[in-house]
Amino acid sequence: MLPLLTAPQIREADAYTIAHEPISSIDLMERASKAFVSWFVNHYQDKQETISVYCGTGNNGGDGLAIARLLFEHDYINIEVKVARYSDKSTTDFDANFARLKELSISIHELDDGDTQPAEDADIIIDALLGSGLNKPLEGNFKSLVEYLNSLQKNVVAVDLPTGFYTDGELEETATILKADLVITFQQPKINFLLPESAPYIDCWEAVNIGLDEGFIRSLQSPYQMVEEKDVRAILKPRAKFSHKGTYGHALIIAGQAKTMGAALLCSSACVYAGAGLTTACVPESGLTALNSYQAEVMAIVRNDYALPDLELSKFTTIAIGPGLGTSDDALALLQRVLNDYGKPIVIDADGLNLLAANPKLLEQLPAGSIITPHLKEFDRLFGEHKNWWKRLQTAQLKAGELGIYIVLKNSYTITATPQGTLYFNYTSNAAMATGGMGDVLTGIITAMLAQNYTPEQASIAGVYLHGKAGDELALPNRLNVVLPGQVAAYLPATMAKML
Ligand SMILES: NC(=O)C1=CN([C@@H]2O[C@H](COP(=O)(O)OP(=O)(O)OC[C@H]3O[C@@H](n4cnc5c(N)ncnc54)[C@H](O)[C@@H]3O)[C@@H](O)[C@H]2O)[C@@H](O)CC1
Ligand SMILES: Nc1ncnc2c1ncn2[C@@H]1O[C@H](COP(=O)(O)OP(=O)(O)O)[C@@H](O)[C@H]1O
Ligand SMILES: [K+]
Repeated sequence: MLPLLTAPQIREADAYTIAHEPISSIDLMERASKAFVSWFVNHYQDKQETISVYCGTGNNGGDGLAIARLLFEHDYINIEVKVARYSDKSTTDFDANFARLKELSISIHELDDGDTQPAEDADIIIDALLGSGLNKPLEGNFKSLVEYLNSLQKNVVAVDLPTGFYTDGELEETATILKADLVITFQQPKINFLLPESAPYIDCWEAVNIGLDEGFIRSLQSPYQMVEEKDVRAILKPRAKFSHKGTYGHALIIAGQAKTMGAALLCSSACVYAGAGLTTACVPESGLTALNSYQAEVMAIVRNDYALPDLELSKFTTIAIGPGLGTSDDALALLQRVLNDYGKPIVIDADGLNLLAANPKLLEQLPAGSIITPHLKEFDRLFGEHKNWWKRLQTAQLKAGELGIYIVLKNSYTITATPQGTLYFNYTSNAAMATGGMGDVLTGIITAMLAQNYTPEQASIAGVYLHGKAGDELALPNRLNVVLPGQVAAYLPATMAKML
């Protein structure tokens, strides 16, 4: 896991590295600036382009000055530096880099109080005004300057963070923030890059290693963790030679109604492909032929009027309920029966979640360690409207703890909140996967993982990762615009094999 750091923790990691590597802070700044420039020169190869580097007078500005010098040394000849000297304060490393820059023939233009609309004809703007030191929303000179720069609609490359953007915490909708085409950020992505509210300000980001102390970063107790491939490799166990179908559990999937049988088919198919030993789907009679022809491996329990046949729920290793189920009284009765009679962790998705939202008392009856997989709307139906994703994250953390469950909050970076208060961010998956039924496949995968005796935490982390990874392996190399949920399900065995 890669701990994602808050702004104060980033400062701690900087300070620790400076003290223990040891390295002077100006040399760390130089290393960061070099990392920025290495990335930049590979992607902006036209050395004639005019570049305007906007610098504040803190360490982000210090980086900007060093970057301007290093680009000049790389033969970028049309560089101008604009220093926003809106206060008398400047950091020591800014001052040192300012002195170094003055020795070169780079034009430096100072912006004083009120000077917020400088003439600008550069092709590229490098934003080194403010970085992780931001401690209040932009106002006054900085606000006017950023509004002006936004109005120019130039190609903006931000150093570490776009000016006005918070590393963590709430991004107010009304805040003034510089819009960046690209952010080259130091060491690791900032937590807010992974939330949808960053979309208006950040087109694309790239994290460059600046050699902060990894051991120290990993020792910080951050509740925000990025799941890495090696974590999933450590979870997945190869299938044993003398195993049989009984080794890999028996999943029951209660899903589907006449209009939405596809959800039941996709979910149970994904459960089969993700390795459950046996999968039984509980579907209405009208869906039986479809089930048998879509996925012959899935067994069926036919239900009439939503009454579960008289069978032992306890014989199933796990149960998923919800995809395409509908929200009728009969569907509610089915959910209630599962909650009353089955004590082991279950997976609830889609209409199962809508039923919980309409009957919130049922939330308290969820077996400990159960997994719910809401998308944004289902989440807000369950736990109330949220103004932004930062707030949604805090609620997910709180509710997972209160209810003793795992909340898989689906998103382009899906977040799993655990009962212990950790928030696991997943980076696999892509926009080609934004098609109806994709969530049903995820539910099938997580259910299969539970059936195979992975813990709910392992099932959520690995299930979400594999779902996205299969989608990436299908869509990205083939440049597919869309991948279908059924394709993702069928591709899972190949993706999983590569992870063992
Ligand atoms: N040794 C280090 O700590 C390193 C720092 N680095 C750079 O340093 C940056 C952080 O530098 P600083 O902590 O100096 O902070 P910034 O350069 O982000 O900001 C400078 C100062 O501006 C003031 N400020 C904050 N919010 C403001 C607002 N809304 N309006 C006006 N002024 C405001 C604060 O007093 C702040 O300290 C990082 O983003 C990164 O670019 C890198 O050089 C890597 C090493
Ligand atoms: N733009 C995207 N980028 C990455 N992943 C996506 C994107 N759009 C959808 N997904 C993934 O696809 C799934 C969609 O789930 P959901 O909205 O429940 O679909 P459905 O209800 O139609 O089955 C989630 O796992 C989500 O993470
Ligand atoms: K910046």
